[in-house]
Amino acid sequence: RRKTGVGMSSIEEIYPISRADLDLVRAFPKGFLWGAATASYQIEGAIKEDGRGPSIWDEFSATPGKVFQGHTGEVATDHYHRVPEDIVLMKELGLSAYRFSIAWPRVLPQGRGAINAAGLDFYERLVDELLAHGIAPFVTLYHWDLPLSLHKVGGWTNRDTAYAFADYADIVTKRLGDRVANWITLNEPWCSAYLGYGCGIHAPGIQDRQAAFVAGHHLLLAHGLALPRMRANIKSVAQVGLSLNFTPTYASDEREETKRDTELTDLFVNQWFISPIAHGRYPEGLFEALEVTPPPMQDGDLELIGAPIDFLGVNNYTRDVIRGGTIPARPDESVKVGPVPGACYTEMGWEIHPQSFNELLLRLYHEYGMQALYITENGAAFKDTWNGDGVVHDPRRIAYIQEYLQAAAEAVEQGVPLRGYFTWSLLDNFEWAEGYSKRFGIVYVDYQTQRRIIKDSGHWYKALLSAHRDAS
Ligand SMILES: OC[C@H]1NNC[C@@H](O)[C@@H]1O
Repeated sequence: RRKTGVGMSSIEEIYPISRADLDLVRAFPKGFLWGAATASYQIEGAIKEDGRGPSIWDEFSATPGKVFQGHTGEVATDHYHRVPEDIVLMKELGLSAYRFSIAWPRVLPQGRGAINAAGLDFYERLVDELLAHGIAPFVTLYHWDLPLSLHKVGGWTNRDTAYAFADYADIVTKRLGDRVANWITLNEPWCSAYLGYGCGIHAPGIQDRQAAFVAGHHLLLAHGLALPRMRANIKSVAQVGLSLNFTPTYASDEREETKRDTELTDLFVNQWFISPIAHGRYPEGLFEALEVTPPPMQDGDLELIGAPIDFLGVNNYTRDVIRGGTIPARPDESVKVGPVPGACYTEMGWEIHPQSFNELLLRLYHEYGMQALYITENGAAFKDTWNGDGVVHDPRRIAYIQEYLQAAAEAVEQGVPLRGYFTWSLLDNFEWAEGYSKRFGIVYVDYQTQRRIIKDSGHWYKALLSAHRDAS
């Protein structure tokens, strides 16, 4: 028995992993990065502090009816005031990397122009504290909190916003490029474009499919314009990529119309962004299938967008099974089948299906030629309860991560160049339109007191990471 900080722990608490877990971690190479991910608006709070300007999520979440029970990111997990303790928590978990996002409106309150020194200083302290604890920062520049002032002049439907983003990326990498070696331009531009401008369930809440494709193009352009600006400011060994979300689509039966519906949905859900990034062109048939006209482009846009990235961040949680026969008017109306007999689901209603994760990783490597992949988000929401003492039992989250890591391990054995895994999320946090009703953390947050309680999954993850270090 090894003494622990809080009196004697049971041996199970010190080694809560199985023989199968030990075999699992051996599949990942030495140097494989193990982390956890968060995003500024979901954890920071302090939305009016130290010169931060408003973002589209400040306005959207304050709009009645948009977010579960009117929850907002005003306080969130109060991370803005708790960085030192949260980094101690990351160290306690044994993370070798931490993925977080920088709030554009903290750095440039108006989106462009005057720099808010306090905002840059906050992120500089965060990065320095991570480095001091031997944790590699993975910095996302845009995780949805667009400065409101840019939205007032069209937001992502305005081509100028792409140029404003490149300027923002330049400013941040000028300040942190000497210390941060891992950069992500955008998180899930599909969500920013379609959920924000197409169906409107996310900020800025616009329901206009054509606008979604215009916004999508300007998000891709922002990524392309930022790449050379960032590379000029970061070290030669540093790497730049972006994180795309994928939901593999499967036909619910073998009928031709079902296969066709499934292919169209795949085009819309999975190929829209990776195709311009990997192949420098939009996927064939996408605009026709969605009944939109191609977004306005200028010569050179697609070359900028398709410029090489050093890695692809992969965000995956689930799959969709598509019902056929009701040929959808459009793939964004395709009918998803559920519940699938014998399947298990998370609190988000997402099917737990590790096999589709494995197949996705193989596809990204073979079909899109990605030479380096990081899982920048994977995790699950379950009904976690805390009884006021030091434990939160979340066996289903442990099982979920085990199964998805098993699928990732198989992909590594099949030759996929997977370099790291970030579970979503470090902390329970603001889950966008679901507010705080959905808990994804390996650490529980009691929002009444802001107390952090490491869940069983956090203790398990810590032991897994320790076993990987020992095995490497
Ligand atoms: O829904 C879980 C996560 N998905 N990707 C983007 C994150 O901001 C979400 O919290």
